[in-house]
Amino acid sequence: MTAQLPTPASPLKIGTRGSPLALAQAYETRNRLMAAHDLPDDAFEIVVITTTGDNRAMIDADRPLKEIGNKGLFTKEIEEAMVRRDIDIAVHSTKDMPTVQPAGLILDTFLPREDVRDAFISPGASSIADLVTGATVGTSSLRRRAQLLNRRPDLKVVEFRGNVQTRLKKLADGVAECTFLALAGLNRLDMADVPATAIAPEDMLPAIAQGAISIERRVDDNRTADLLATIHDHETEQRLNAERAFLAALDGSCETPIAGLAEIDGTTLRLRGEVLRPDGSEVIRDDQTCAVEDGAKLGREMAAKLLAQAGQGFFEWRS
Ligand SMILES: NCc1[nH]cc(CCC(=O)O)c1CC(=O)O
Repeated sequence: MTAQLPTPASPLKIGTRGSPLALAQAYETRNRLMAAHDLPDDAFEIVVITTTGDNRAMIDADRPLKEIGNKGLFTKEIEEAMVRRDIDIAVHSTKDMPTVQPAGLILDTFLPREDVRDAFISPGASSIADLVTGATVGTSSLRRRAQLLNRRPDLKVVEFRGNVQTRLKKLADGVAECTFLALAGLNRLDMADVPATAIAPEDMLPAIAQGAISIERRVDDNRTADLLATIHDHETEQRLNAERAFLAALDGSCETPIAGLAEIDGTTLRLRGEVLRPDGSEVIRDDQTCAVEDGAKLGREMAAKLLAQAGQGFFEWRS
């Protein structure tokens, strides 16, 4: 490759939020770039950016996130810094990202996907089925809440916000009998010691893009595009194309419980998708296959089918 490589005198600036998981993902990206281009670590600079979302989330620590604001609040300052050229790339958990990026920015580099499954974490119980009637479950995820209540309407769901460490602390303090975390997060934080049980997608379909790190850059920054091409994972991109087309066509706001997972076997892509009422009283799902290159089309078609099946009223609570 002939592209100009970053140097200690002119480092590639990597923007990230400051949570332990965000930092681990930024360092993973840096390490992959170092290895791919045989560069020293000081050819990169990790730039921690505090977002409006982080600030508000800290002030209103007990308010549900959906009341604090939309997903854009956690990326706004990072994206503004990139437009100003204060940073060159931003590393994200794709599942927290809107399906459309601001003008001038593009999200088209995907690292090889981690484990997509949710994990069940409890000091006492060994599985969802093992929870006693009326047990208290801690989660801030509308999807997990709806999925759980669909299977176990007896459970009591309490708001459980904060980063992985905060949530584990709440569990230890007895605020709830169990909680759920993306296995990918635990793995990236090297927290294999946490007693977590993986939940099969059949039992809890993951969030769209769960376990997938993506990298955002300026559309016209060709030097960075060339650099990133070497760490991009095409199969992850194909899977996310299907999942994110499904999400986009559902017009998924962060208030809509939606789940979806695309998997590839040879030249075939399998897409599973579901939408739920937030109280878990109803779930509509589908499971289809197509040729790998038709994943986005299948995502849109599945969304249209589920929307038609849901009919008027299903999303009305969105107000
Ligand atoms: N919404 C928070 C968030 N965003 C990404 C992850 C985990 C890592 C991933 O899915 O890529 C998590 C934590 C969780 O859901 O447990």
